[in-house]
This record gives sequence, structure tokens and C-alpha cells, in this order.
Amino acid sequence: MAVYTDVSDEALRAFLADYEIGDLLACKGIAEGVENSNFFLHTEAGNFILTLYEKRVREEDLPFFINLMGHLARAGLACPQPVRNRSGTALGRLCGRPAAIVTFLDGVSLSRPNAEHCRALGAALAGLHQAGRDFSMRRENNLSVGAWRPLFLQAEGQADTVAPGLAARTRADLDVLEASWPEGLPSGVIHADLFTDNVFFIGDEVSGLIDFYFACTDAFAYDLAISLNAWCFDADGTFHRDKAGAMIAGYDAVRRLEPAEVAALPMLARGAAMRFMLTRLVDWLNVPPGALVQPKDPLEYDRRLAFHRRASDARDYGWVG
Ligand SMILES: Nc1ncnc2c1ncn2[C@@H]1O[C@H](COP(=O)(O)OP(=O)(O)OP(=O)(O)O)[C@@H](O)[C@H]1O
Ligand SMILES: N[C@@H](CCO)C(=O)O
Repeated sequence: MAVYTDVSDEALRAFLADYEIGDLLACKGIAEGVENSNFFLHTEAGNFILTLYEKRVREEDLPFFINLMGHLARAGLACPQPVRNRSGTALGRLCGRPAAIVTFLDGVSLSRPNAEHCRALGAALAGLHQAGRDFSMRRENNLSVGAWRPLFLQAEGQADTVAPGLAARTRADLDVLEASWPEGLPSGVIHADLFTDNVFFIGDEVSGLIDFYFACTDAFAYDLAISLNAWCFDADGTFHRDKAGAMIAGYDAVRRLEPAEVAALPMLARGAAMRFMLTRLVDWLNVPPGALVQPKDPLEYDRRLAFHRRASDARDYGWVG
């Protein structure tokens, strides 16, 4: 359960007194998630999510995330809407952490999406990219290729305790990725963490996208590569070409992929797997004492990397365009 910061009743009531969302009727820590502390709030005005931003979120980036959610919601995307307090700001402080309240979205995330869900996700991702096109703020992706070796160095000494040979194959992959990372692709606002737990469905329709706290300015196709990794493999590394093909086609039907993006897909997918393997590895080796969190398994992404090393072009990912 991701609750790193305990919030007392008194502190919560004092914080909520600044908002016009009525009296608090219920508050519960949320079991999912690994990054931030999240609480479900039920108040006289309805249901909300309270987030306390933890270690990986830089405070100076919060205005980007908050303004982005407001922008996307105004553009018609189903995403959380930040709630402003009486001073007109959506960012406050609670228990020494930056904190915000956003609207609660209905829907359920899918643990076993099928190919049609993947197609719908692809279309929703392309819709997000289009809705973000006229967003004026920028944020560099601080977890892109330049950040991977420094992350690896934090874990290198212990990597082989997690899996034999992990350090050597990661080092070799990093050499390839650093030498061949695609540049100059169509770019804009990307979500950068659109895993199944961040997408809600009602029936077979996407009903909401959440968790914009890795959003940044980067290649659109890299975002697609992140979701291909997250949605189209089993934990044991089995790849589902039908799901990947459907996701790419769903994306392409809304925002046409350029030939350079299609050509870059295998390297982008390999890099995306490396990014999540590394953050998971560092977290796996550094669980904060007392935190209620279940770290995620880095080896799931080590297994995906084995697939990406063998892929030669986008057809290996089900692209048929
Ligand atoms: N706006 C929302 N509406 C409904 N539920 C939400 C909302 N925001 C968050 N949640 C719930 O809280 C959980 C954790 O939220 P979130 O994914 O933002 O946390 P996180 O710690 O940043 O997680 P992650 O590990 O995915 O980065 C979600 O899986 C979802 O169940
Ligand atoms: N989605 C990430 C966790 C949040 O960064 C992962 O599964 O590793």
C-alpha cells in the first residue's frame, strides 16, 4: 500500500478547511500505487483523491502536472481535475509534503486487458497527445536515456543479487541505447507512465486516465512504446502480438504515425523497458523503512528486454501498416 506519510485527523481537517468541498465524511489510504501517498476522500461535495507528493516528484514540476491536468480536462479528456482552494491555488502543503486534491474518476483498471482494450488504449493515448498539443508549458523528461546510466550506477553493485548476469546485460543494453537513441521524432506532452493501473474502463470503453506525475515533453512514439511494454506482455515475458498490433493500429487511426516513428519503435520499446527495469531495480533495493509499499519486480522488465533485443522492426510488434 503506498502511504509513505501518515496524515492525522487534525492535520487533514485543517488542510480541508481551506477548500470549499464541505465536511469530510470518510478518508481512506489507497492500496494501489508506489510513487505517492494517495487517499480517497468522501466529503459533502462528493468524492476526491488527495495526493501527497513523495520522493520522485520534484516540487518545481508540480505546476506543470497540475496545469496539464486542468488543460487536458478542458480539452475534453477524461482526466482528474485539480480542485482549487480558497486562495485560488490547487497546490497546498500537508504534513510537510506538497499536496493536492483532484476529482475522483469512475471506472476500473483492468489486470488482463484484451486486444480490443489495447486498441481503445492506443486511441486514447493518441487523443491525449492531440489534446496536449496546445499546452504551453514544457518539462524535460528527466527519466530519459541520459538518466539511465546514473540510475544503473546506484544499483550496479547489487544487481546480480537480484538476478545473475543482470549487471552485465544492463551495461550492454545501455551502450546500445545510448549510441542509437532516436532523436528528432514528433514530440509534445506525453503521459510517460500509462500502465493498466492508470487507465479506467467502464465496459469496454476507456473512461479515464490518471496519474500524470511523470508527464513531460518527449517523443509521442516513446509514450506508445511505454504502453506496449506495460499492456502487451505477461509478467513471465510472453509477448502478445495481437494486443500490440491492436494498440498501434488504435493509435494510428487517431494520430497517423510517421515512417520515422514506426522505424524507431523497437529501440523506443527497448528504452522504455530499460527505464522501468531501472527505476524498479533501484526501488527494489531501497524500500524505505516503515513504508507501506510493495515494490514492483524489476525482472518483469528484464524479461521484456530479452524480447526487445531480438526485435528487428515494427512488424515484430504487430505493425501491419
Ligand atoms: N482521480 C482518481 N479517481 C479515482 N481513483 C484514483 C484517482 N487517482 C488515483 N486513484 C486511485 O489511486 C491509485 C493510486 O493512484 P496513482 O496511480 O496516481 O498513484 P501513484 O503512487 O502515483 O502510482 P503509480 O505507481 O501508478 O505511479 C490508483 O490506482 C487509483 O485506484
Ligand atoms: N508504472 C511504474 C510505477 C510508477 O512509476 C512501474 O510499474 O514500474
